[in-house]
Amino acid sequence: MTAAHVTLCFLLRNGADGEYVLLGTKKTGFGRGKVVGVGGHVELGETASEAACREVMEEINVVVHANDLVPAGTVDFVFPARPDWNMATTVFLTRAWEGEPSESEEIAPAWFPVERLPVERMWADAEHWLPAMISGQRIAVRVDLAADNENVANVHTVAWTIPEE
Ligand SMILES: Nc1[nH]c(=O)nc2c1ncn2[C@H]1C[C@H](O)[C@@H](COP(=O)(O)OP(=O)(O)OP(=O)(O)O)O1
Repeated sequence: MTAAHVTLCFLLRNGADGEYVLLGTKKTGFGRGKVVGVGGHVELGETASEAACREVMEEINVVVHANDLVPAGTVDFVFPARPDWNMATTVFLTRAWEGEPSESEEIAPAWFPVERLPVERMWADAEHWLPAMISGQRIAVRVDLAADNENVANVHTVAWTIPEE
């Protein structure tokens, strides 16, 4: 699969009534209007964790240190009808950051209870991999989108071995 390398970084915090994850409404570009994770393209010369730290700063204005990132696995998004949209995603979780998440030109962040993710406003595939990763499973996932580039045709999940960066 030819694919752009991207990252996603999910901030997690404990609330009085359970665990919360930071997602955001995408205001521009790919996935505009959907509730998505914070992240974006890995630039030339960057590691995935460097890109994750840069993206959280650019998109929600908080500082995350690379050594506070917890690798959660990978998701390959395969768009058979639009192969130029294929993405190979390295996913991180973190419970440590500096500053308060705030809105940028790209994303309007909000906290959601892990038990009640806004799946109807997310990519249809998200419920197949995000809860598992948040719960601490380290997995490698391949999502095949349907011909409409929205619905899920197939999801394949295997346990993940951490690669060296
Ligand atoms: N099927 C899918 N389900 C999902 O939950 N997230 C997806 C997805 N396909 C792509 N993504 C995510 C991965 C990646 O973090 C993001 C796309 O990257 P970007 O937000 O960086 O794209 P943009 O083109 O908006 O911005 P730039 O990279 O800044 O040009 O969408």
